[in-house]
Amino acid sequence: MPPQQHLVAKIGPSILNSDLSRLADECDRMVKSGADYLHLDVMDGNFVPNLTFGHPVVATLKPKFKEVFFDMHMMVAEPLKWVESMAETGAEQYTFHLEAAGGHTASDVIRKIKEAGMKAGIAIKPNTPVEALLPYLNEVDMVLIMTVEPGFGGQKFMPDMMPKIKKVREMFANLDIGVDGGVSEANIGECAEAGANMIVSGSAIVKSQDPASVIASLKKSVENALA
Ligand SMILES: O=C(CO)[C@@H](O)[C@H](O)COP(=O)(O)O
Ligand SMILES: [Fe+2]
Repeated sequence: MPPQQHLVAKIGPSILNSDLSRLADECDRMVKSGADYLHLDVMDGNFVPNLTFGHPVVATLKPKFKEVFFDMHMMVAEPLKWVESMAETGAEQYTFHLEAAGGHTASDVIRKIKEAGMKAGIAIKPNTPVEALLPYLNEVDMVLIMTVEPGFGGQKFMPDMMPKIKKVREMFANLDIGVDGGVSEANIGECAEAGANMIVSGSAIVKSQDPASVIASLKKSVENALA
């Protein structure tokens, strides 16, 4: 992988599999363990077969974490519909799925996200070829490559998604590339080698005895690959 001038290793715990009855405490635990940002999975029970939370929850959570970057992973069928209300919560990034532009073009969604003052992330599911993303890579702030079928935490990592990361990294040396789904110390090496620098990890961090050491280990692997 070519040396990256501006890329930074960033670890973003997904709190989906944490104790959601204590969401603020769990977010605080992750931040105190060294998280660079928080990855919050919004699911509408339509785009994915699961239901989590939306902007009303984020609106009460974000004020407790003003300085923490919230990456909203929007697994929703109509991403355009939620942009304004999510922006009002203060969330910094809105990552929608290319497969769910909801009858609008992905460029419309990206434009609306940026007009609302958030960074725009675009995600693809395992079955979506990376070529489908290419027209939008100049417009977005981040690409999220799913290494599980979205909808649940604790699933098995899909290593055959690595060529997608490689392809984007070859084309865009300084674009934030995220990886999300089953990421742990066992597979971070291949994610980092492929070129991912924003690492979403849920169960491997929130369910570990020592989240700080897992976060530090994931970060070290990415920093080594970026060096
Ligand atoms: O978006 C998703 C699942 O749809 C992910 O953010 C998972 O929530 C990550 O959790 P692990 O797979 O790392 O346990
Ligand atoms: Fe996610």
